[in-house]
Amino acid sequence: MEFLLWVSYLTITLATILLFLRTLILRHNRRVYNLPPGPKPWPIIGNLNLMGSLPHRSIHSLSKKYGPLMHLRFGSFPVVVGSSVEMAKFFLKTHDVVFADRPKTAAGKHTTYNYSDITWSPYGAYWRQARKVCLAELFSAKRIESYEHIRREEVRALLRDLHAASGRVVALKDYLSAASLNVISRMVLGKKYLEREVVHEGEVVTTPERFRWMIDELFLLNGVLDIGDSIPWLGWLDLQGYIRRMKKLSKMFDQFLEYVLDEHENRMCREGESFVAKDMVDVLLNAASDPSLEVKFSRDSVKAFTQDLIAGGTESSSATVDWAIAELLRKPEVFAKATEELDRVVGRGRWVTEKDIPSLPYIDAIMKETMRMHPIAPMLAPRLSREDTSVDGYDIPAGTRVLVGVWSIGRDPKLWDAPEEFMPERFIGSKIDVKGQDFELLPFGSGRRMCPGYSLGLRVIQVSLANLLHGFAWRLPDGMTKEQLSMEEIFGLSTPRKFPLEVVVEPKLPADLYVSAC
Ligand code: HEM
Repeated sequence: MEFLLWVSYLTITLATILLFLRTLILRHNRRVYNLPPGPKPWPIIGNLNLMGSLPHRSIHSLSKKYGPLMHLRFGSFPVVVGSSVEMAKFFLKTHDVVFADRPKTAAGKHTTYNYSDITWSPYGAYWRQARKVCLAELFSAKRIESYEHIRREEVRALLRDLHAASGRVVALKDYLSAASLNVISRMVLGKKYLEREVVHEGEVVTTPERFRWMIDELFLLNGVLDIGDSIPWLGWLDLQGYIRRMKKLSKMFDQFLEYVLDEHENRMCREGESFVAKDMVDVLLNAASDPSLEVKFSRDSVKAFTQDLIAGGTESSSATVDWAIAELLRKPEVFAKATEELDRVVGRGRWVTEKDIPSLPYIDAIMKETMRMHPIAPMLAPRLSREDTSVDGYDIPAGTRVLVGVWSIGRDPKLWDAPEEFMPERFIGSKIDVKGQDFELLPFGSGRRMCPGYSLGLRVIQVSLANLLHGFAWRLPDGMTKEQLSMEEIFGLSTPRKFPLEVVVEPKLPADLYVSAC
């Protein structure tokens, strides 16, 4: 007995000495980094205590104190934030390839088939190929052009629905979200799922309510700050219940996507040689069966890409248009200028088409100004450094999470006169564009991981915004002044208005235009 006790003591002592020596050796071998300045982190939580419900605003205030390159800790993970044009260029252009990875999050794991989509997949051959197929096949100018009739029909349907509600108070976002979800469903899935129940072999695959719920839940869960993403050893407890919800959602999505893929494959088989890809799922299935691809796409890849396209294309454009109308309701003089341009270029006898857009610089300026003040992803999607780098004498070790504060850049008084003022005129005659080349304005990001759907997103925003301004006179509900209109946002996968924008519209064009067939 005594001998056993003695052996236990000896084992514990030896283990402690070994652990101590290992720590010493690791500490000795570890490079001493000169990290960028930042607030002192707390044990376990790091600087999470400094993040309010709007992390981009919290980070903006901190970077005013610590500068445009700041070091933070989110739980046990190092985070670096760049919030100047120079830093954005450093991360997204000069060293883009070093920062082209994404951190592993619970949402990526549980809602995108274990990081099989484009947004969350790690930098490497799989992601490169997915992106290549995406850009060549889904977002080529020809493919986007071929879906013009879908955008036209759905924008007309939006205008018709708003016309039917004219004179009444409506929550604009409901109409905008339905329109962009219909556009993206038709382009990606081949049909709308917001209109009717889908039953397959006696089983309900989805209902309009369930489809809407699934999209909303996907957005919410991809935007939440799950504790396990910052403090991994607490992850298994799922204290916030997000993991449980992610698993439930991914099951429901999988059932739906399986049905969609089966339906598409059946058409492929039926049509054989004469099969022509009609929607993006067709294109993805074709790519998955291409034997010449270096990295094979599995069925899960196709489902993950499909889900990615639906998520990427839905909320971003409707939230941007919602913000634009809210800003215009506070600035009647901007409304008047937009109306003047539309009357002059388009005239009151017809709707605006995509071909008119290049002739509408003021509408374009309104869109840019909206994206400057209300970028949908105020710190882009997080990146992850793949190797040690340094900038301005500071080190950024491999494995650091990187955020680019495009919201802060959009409000930098060194770059913009009166940055808190909504002034589309600042873009008239300016060369600054939103396409990732001008680092003052980066609503779609830049570099290798820049949004691949940007040209599609721009078209949807421009044509719906122009027609909404062309077709209606807008006002706030009776008794509400423009000063009372809240401009608060919420933070998530996108950054929409906190309070729904309630408006009253009155038609401006001849009545037959609103009811005419699409
Ligand atoms: C107003 C419209 C849109 C905005 C503001 C927007 C914004 C963004 C931003 C900021 C990123 C992250 C870029 C980065 O990490 O640097 C992104 C990525 C992405 N977006 Fe968009 N987006 C829009 C429309 C779309 C559309 C229409 C689609 C597809 C149908 C789409 C699909 C994607 C995908 C797949 C990624 C991930 C790219 C990658 O990680 O390689 N987006 N988007």
